[in-house]
Amino acid sequence: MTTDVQDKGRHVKDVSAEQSTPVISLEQVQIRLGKQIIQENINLSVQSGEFVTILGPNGAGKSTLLKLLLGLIKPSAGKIQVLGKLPHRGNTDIGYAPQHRTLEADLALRARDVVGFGLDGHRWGPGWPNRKRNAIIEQALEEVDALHFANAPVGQLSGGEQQRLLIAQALLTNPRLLLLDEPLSNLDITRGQEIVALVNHVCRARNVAVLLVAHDINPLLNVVDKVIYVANKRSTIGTPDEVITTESLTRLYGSPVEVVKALGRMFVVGAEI
Ligand SMILES: Nc1ncnc2c1ncn2[C@@H]1O[C@H](COP(=O)(O)OP(=O)(O)OP(=O)(O)O)[C@@H](O)[C@H]1O
Repeated sequence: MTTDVQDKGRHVKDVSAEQSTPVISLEQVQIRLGKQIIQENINLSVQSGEFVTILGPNGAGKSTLLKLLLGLIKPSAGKIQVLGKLPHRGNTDIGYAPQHRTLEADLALRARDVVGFGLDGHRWGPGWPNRKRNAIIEQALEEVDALHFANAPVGQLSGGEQQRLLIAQALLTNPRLLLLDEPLSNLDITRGQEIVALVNHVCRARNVAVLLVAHDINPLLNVVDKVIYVANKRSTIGTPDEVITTESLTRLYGSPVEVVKALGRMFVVGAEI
């Protein structure tokens, strides 16, 4: 059973009794959309506090995998559990930041208002005491280092600043699983590294499991515990050293792929990534 406790002023969940239940467990899962099989034989397990990145070419099914965990689509075969239960819509144990395009420059909403949308429909949503609601929003803004631009019009913020707000929004319900869909896209190397460091800090400090969809392993190589690589309707999971190898990716793609290391970076050659 989960109980809520106060820890140094931060509202956290006592999850000690649940540590042994995987946050995510998929066995022989198949995903079919319309007549098309998107993924099959997905087998994976993710534990509390693990930082996992999902990689793979365009259209491989990375976002679809997140939608499956959110209960937005159902598997066509296999067993799936999120925190020991079947996935279901509106699960407040999951924080989700969808794929994001830069907001319109003339959007006049304040940054803190956008973060507050994360509470709508939840316990501290509209109709609940403003003081409690504001305190939760303030705490999330502080956690992502966004207090200094909290009152700025959101459309005028940089891509990295907007991304911080989406992460703050996803943290409001104190989730045990955080799903981030391409938070590094459109960011330069420095801003991307800042977001990776932020997500890594959130993951470790909160012991929340994180699934982060990305296109490049390099900014994540030294921080993630595991990689889920999706390609050719199939997927594989393991540490970066196990997954990002010529042998492993050639097996997954079913055609020759080479992992090249140069200038301290890794490149997958021979596959569209
Ligand atoms: N509702 C749907 N009906 C049928 N096919 C769909 C539907 N939604 C997505 N697809 C297909 O599922 C596949 C996987 O899409 P998905 O968005 O999950 O890929 P992705 O790996 O996240 O891609 P990207 O890196 O480009 O964002 C694509 O071929 C897409 O066209």
